[in-house]
Amino acid sequence: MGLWLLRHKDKLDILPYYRRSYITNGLNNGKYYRYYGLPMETFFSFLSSIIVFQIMIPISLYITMELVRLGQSYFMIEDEQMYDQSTNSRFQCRSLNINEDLGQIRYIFSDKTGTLTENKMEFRRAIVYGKDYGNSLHVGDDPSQEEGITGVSGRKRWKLKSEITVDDELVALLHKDLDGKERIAAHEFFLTLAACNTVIPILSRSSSGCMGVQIHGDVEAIDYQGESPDEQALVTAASAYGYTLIERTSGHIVIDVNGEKQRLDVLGLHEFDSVLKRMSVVIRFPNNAVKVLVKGADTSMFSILAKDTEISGHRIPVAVDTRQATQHYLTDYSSQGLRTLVVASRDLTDAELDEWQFSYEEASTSLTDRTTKLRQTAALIECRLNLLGATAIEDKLQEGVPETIESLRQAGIKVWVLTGDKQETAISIGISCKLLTSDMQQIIINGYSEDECRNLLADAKTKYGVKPAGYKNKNIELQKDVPAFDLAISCKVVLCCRVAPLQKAGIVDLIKSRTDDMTLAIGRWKGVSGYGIRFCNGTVPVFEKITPCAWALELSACWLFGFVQLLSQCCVCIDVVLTVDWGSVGFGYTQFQETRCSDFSTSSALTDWSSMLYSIIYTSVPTIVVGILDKDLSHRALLQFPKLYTSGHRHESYNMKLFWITMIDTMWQSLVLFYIPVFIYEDSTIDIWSLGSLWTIAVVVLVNIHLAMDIQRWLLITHVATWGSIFITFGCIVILDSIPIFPNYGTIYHLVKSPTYWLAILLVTILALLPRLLLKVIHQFFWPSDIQIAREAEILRRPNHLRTKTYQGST
Ligand SMILES: Nc1ncnc2c1ncn2[C@@H]1O[C@H](COP(=O)(O)OP(=O)(O)OP(=O)(O)O)[C@@H](O)[C@H]1O
Ligand SMILES: [Mg+2]
Repeated sequence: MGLWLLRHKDKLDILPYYRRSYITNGLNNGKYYRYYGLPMETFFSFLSSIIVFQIMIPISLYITMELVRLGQSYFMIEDEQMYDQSTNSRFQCRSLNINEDLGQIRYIFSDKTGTLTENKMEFRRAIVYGKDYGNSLHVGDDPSQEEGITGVSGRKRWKLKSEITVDDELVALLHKDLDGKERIAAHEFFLTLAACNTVIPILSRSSSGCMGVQIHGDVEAIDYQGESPDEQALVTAASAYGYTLIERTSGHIVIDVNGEKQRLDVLGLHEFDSVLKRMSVVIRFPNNAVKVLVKGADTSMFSILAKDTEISGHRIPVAVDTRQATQHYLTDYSSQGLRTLVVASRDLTDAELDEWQFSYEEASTSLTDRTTKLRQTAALIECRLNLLGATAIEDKLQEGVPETIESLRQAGIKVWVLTGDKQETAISIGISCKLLTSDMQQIIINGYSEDECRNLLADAKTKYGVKPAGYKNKNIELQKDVPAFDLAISCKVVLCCRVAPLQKAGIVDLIKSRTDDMTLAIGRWKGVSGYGIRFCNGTVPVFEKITPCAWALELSACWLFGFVQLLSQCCVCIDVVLTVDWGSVGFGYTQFQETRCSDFSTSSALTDWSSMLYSIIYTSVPTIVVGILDKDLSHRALLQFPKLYTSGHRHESYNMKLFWITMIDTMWQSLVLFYIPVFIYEDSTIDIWSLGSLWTIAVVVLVNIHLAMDIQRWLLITHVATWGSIFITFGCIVILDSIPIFPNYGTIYHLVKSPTYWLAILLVTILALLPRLLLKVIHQFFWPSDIQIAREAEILRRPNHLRTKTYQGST
């Protein structure tokens, strides 16, 4: 860089204004000599301007926009250490990058319970010994009501936290003497509901019995706490029917049966197993009888029910009508979207108990393969059970879910629901949340073995003429389960029922491994690492039930809604980035032209101050303001037309074609910007600094009008930033030209006096922006984009909307 070459003047003739500038400034004493930098020198100066304008400014702007947007967004997404209480360990929840990832998501895998539904279980029906009992008498928790406290207990009343409804007939049955099959079944049914769970009762003095004075008899409030909301609902229901769980330790439980406290020894508990889909507890009663009480999914329970029963030493087949009636009600209620559970029990003989106890102790203390050993132990007693009945619980659909599912579908996102629940329940919920619609062709694959499923899938594929999908991994095409997969991918919606958490993870992994599409899984799924989103609308999410490496995602009631809203923000600002790019490319290119035409001289018409102020004030302020405040469309419109998101998938706002068109346009604009002043001042005697000052003001006018052409929402601050930056630039030029020590001293005062200066700016602006304006008008007229149509619809609707309001107001 320290190398300089001295050349003769002859080459300078190509740019007379340069020569004159040197003469005017007296730099070369009228001699036609000047210094030329080596190309390397020029290259570095050009490179530095490119780095500053092309990289630094867009990056800083991008970061600013990101920060502002993150601050406003509905989700807080972060890399975070989560704490898992159940395993007493920490795990990492990976963050999700909203810009890059969320806009690209093509698949959402969702849990049913707690994601589509509220996860607030309400006990609806009890099917006891084949007979269905519903709701008639309402028992709530209003302390002012006598009935508000479970009224079935004789001496003691328990105030429950949640509302419950009980059936008179069933209550009457429970008050009969413990005699007859139906009565005994009802007794054991509620005992099982109260005992076979992991719910912990928390007792506290009720407000109606405050200050230690027992106003309404002996009233205490109970709050049932536990992992499973289903179990909480069941225990609460049992209490409403007079079977109140009031104490639980690892060794015993205390149940208040119609006012009579019964202490039962818990010999062992097989916790709920999501693979077996059932759980059991072994109880020793005060009369020394030992029973196993079991509850679980119908599919897992019916297969372990007794086929015959022993009466007076003879084995007699079990009457099938109770079972058939129960099954009938189960299908009926699950088709209504209720979550059903089957309840059964059995007396254990001493020999069975001994065998089980031995195995249980060994399995519980085993350090290896504990789960399998416990499963084998459970199988010893979870067999030949007597059916007691079933329960049906309602888990209401979350508000806004149908609309959101519809929006996501229109946005081109495939929603798959993976649930552990029964097929009928899942289909019913699927229909009520509009995941499944009447215009869809339903394919039900319901097989009991791998081969059966594979055959059913292959048949369906042939029947519906599904074409093979292109996989990212070509080896996959050779695998035998490909027909099934092809089918799943071609479906609009996939609903998987009775899947265990690990299988859910497997389904997600399958899609991830076979397509390039970005996926998002929502729910508490064990065994998969992945993205986590945390909802932060003021509520503190509860993460304690999430297992390590789970898809850690806690959702509030309107997560899907929030998600769509978040997506809507992804469309904004692309234009702005393009404009910034333009500004930097344009200015950089003008500098490059200038450097090139001056035969790679290191002298510049633009002062260091102009270059610096250009990036800091002249153009970045309006772009940042517009970037933050301007919106393509209102949230309302984006929510109304979720199809607009597919423009993001198609990269409508920023693609290669658009990039090159913008680049060509940029070239054109910078050529106009550079040559128009040069031609206009061809034969004049103005110096290089005057030309530089003209370029500076012209480029700022250009960038701002260019930006203004894309602004959709004009606010006062947008006006101030856009037009204000032109005035500020002018003001800065005036100030810089008033400082005597600068070489450009006084130039602007001469320039503004001549109309040529103003005409030059006008001409540059018109000529530079004309192609862009024409292209924009033609494109918008003949090939309007979805976003533009929605925007126009929104503008057109506004007066109508106001009219409708007035009309409504007057009626
Ligand atoms: N605590 C429990 N005791 C006995 N059986 C249970 C218990 N919890 C669930 N089940 C049975 O096991 C099935 C599977 O449970 P799982 O938690 O995997 O799925 P889910 O809660 O029904 O649905 P989702 O996958 O949407 O959460 C349930 O449908 C139910 O029949
Ligand atoms: Mg569940």
